[in-house]
Amino acid sequence: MAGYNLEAIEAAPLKEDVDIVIPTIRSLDFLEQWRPFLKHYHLIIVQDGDPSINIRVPEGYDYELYNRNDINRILGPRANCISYKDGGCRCFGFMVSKKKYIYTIDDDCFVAKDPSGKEINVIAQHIKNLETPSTPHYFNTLYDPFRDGTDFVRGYPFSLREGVPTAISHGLWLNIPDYDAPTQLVKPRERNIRYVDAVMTIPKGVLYPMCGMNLAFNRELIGPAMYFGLMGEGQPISRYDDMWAGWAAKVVCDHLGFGVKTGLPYVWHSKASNPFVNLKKEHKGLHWQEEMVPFFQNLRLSKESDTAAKCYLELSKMTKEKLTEVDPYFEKLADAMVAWIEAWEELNPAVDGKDVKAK
Ligand SMILES: O=c1ccn([C@@H]2O[C@H](COP(=O)(O)OP(=O)(O)O[C@H]3O[C@@H](CO)[C@H](O)[C@H]3O)[C@@H](O)[C@H]2O)c(=O)[nH]1
Ligand SMILES: [Mn+2]
Repeated sequence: MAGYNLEAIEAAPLKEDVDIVIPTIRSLDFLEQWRPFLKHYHLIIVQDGDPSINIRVPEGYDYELYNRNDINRILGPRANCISYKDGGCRCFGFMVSKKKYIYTIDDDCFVAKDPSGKEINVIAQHIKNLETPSTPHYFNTLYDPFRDGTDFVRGYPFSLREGVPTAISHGLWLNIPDYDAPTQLVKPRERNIRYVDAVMTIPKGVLYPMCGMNLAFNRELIGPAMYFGLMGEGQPISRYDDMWAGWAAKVVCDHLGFGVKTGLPYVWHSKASNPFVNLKKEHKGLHWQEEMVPFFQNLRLSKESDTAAKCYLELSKMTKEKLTEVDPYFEKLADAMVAWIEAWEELNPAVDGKDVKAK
């Protein structure tokens, strides 16, 4: 175990409360390297592409694996809301989980090291982010005041120091950054080597590009809004799955009084997907994001929408009303958003306190 962070590994925080969701169209060999950190947790693997292919799960892991046939069987006609041939299929795993927290990771991500050379325990850091409050109403210039060795700075109103519950923890990536195809094309050799030791709350009213590569969230607070859209085969757009989920989930968090943190932990992203293929998949999204972002920036949810599921249904109506003029695709997406919520509610019948209401 030389080189491993034994203390953190032994901790395996909240192992009964966390599911790890992995979408894959490749192989799960990357899990070999993660074993010391992830072996204590339950995996939900969403196998994309040809369901007749048998994928090998490295030994020692406790897991459930779903392919397209399983998704069709479990969701019936609503299965159409789950993307095919796009990493967005991962949200099926969010729906079938019964745990409080989800950590989702791509199959080309590996354990990263901090500047001291210590291997980073991603789950421990995400759980720390999620279990401590966020501060979306006023920025703390020393970043997350709930980290060890820091606090609220002078001039921070005491009335705001309680913060709000954290719903989303967005981790980052060393090595291959999460660039769009045009940026990948002009900077093919760019690597992220900068480890920034900071976690911060994204302010209320500010949107961000959420990446699904290294992401954790509290599914009791925000699960129904973590829909990764309708992308991939048969759709005019791909690779905006996490963006759509991130914009929607952020406006829902802002409305319900939950927070979103970004920064730590890092993973090591090893494989650049092909920028020419990505350009083909993304090009409509590159245009549409100029309309989608203002749409999310300007919408106001009603006070009747006091749970993530209700907010999401209201959002589906707004999507149909406002974005269909951009492209008829958005009508299909809006219907898929409704199907997603119906399927979520069927698989996750509301019990008191589960469908968390706004404060
Ligand atoms: O058709 C597919 C394609 C991919 N997957 C699985 O999804 C993740 C991410 O795929 P990939 O590594 O190819 O994507 P990147 O360009 O590196 O990553 C970013 O693009 C996002 C948009 O989808 C993604 O979330 C980002 O992290 C891997 O596990 C693939 O196996 C798939 O299931 N189906
Ligand atoms: Mn990748």
